[in-house]
Amino acid sequence: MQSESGFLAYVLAQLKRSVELGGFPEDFYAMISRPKRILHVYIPVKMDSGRIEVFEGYRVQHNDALGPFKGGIRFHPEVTLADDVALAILMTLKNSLAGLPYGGAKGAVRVDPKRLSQRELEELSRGYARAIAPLIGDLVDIPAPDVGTNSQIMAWMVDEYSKIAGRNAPAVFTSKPPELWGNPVREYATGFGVAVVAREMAKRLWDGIEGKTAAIHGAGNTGAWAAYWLEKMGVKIVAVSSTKGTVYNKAGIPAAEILRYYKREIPFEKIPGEFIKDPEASLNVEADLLVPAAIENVIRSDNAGQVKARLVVEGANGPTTPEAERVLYQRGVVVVPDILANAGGVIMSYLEWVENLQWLSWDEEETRKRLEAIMVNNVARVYQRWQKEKWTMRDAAIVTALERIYKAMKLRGWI
Ligand SMILES: NC(=O)C1=CN([C@@H]2O[C@H](COP(=O)(O)OP(=O)(O)OC[C@H]3O[C@@H](n4cnc5c(N)ncnc54)[C@H](OP(=O)(O)O)[C@@H]3O)[C@@H](O)[C@H]2O)C=CC1
Ligand SMILES: O=C(O)CCC(=O)C(=O)O
Repeated sequence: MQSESGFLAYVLAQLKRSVELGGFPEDFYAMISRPKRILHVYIPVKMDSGRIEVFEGYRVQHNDALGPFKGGIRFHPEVTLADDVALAILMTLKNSLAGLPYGGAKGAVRVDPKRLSQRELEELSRGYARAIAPLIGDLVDIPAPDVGTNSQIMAWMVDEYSKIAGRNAPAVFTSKPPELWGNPVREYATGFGVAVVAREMAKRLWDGIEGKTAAIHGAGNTGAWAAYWLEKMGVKIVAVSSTKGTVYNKAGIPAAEILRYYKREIPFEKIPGEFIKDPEASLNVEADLLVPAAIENVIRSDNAGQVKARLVVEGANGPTTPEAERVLYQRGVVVVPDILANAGGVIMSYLEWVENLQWLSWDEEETRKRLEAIMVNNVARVYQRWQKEKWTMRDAAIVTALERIYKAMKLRGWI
């Protein structure tokens, strides 16, 4: 494995701390800190120019004590193998915490998908699906989208895999379009889950969520849909960021405009409000709630002191560094960790997988209720543990997740 990125080092440091807090044996850390298997692939794509470009990718299968590996696929120009390992570890913890019958995995391709034409993107997606096909399957490893990928990419991948399998194999990828065995809830599930978690926390910490303000860092699938559902709950969105910068509007940014940007119907600068060139400006504006929903390591020791929000709900994976978390903890800012806050996506993926395995479909309303019930229950369990132990919420969530994994590994005789 290549040297630890900051992100992987942070995830491992937190894991070690949680293993110690939970009183688990050191052998458990030795096993849980490393993936079971890493598939390293190179995908040649014939570009529109006629040249062949070769893209590097991975599928990291971290732990399958609780069931098949599960986790998304990231297309990002700076992603490294070490990042992918960190993300796969977080998937194992997230799936365990949510009570899902899954282990954890994550895939990645180092590419800027915005640079590719639709045809090039399709060829890359199909090539990646072919490359990882020998090690995935509906009862083995079930990928889904993450940063830079979406339901269209899942449609290409499930089609490619089905060709190899010689049959329609819907349950091998989740977050597919509703017309191709998907469920309409998956498109907004992660953002919806973030909003439900914010609402449940606001009930416990304040007088509820209605009338509160929020800043959102990231205007993609997670951030845009979190804005939509928070607005429905009576929250005013005062700032939103993308790679282009930040839009600030004290009077409130309509979530519909953020969604229009996410769907590429308007440029970012056309979201109503004051445009600030700094993509990190949303992290430090006056707001009750901050939702980091872009990438990792954005709340760091150098800017944590300027966070004005009293509650941070991590839509992104790994947005807060351990040093920053310490600063926020000392300042009394509550951080709801990624593995709890953004689990709506994978919980909905699980529901879609259950539908696919049985060739049945639930309607949107019924599915959303199932998802919401699981999220509400998860918050209640972690909150209770956090109150009892006086740890950070991340400690409470990770120790709870590790307990289930440890028991499964012990029962299997792995440890
Ligand atoms: N999609 C899902 O179901 C799940 C996603 N997550 C996590 O949520 C986070 C976001 O994922 P997702 O919404 O799917 O990704 P998307 O690709 O849909 O959107 C990412 C957004 O973040 C913005 N962004 C990227 N880098 C920066 C930066 N340096 N500063 C400011 N904004 C930035 C992008 O800007 P621009 O618009 O300019 O490209 C875009 O708006 C990730 O951490 C992911 O792992 C977690 C659980 C499930
Ligand atoms: O839906 C899934 O299976 C994966 C979601 C994901 O990648 C994540 O939660 O980070």
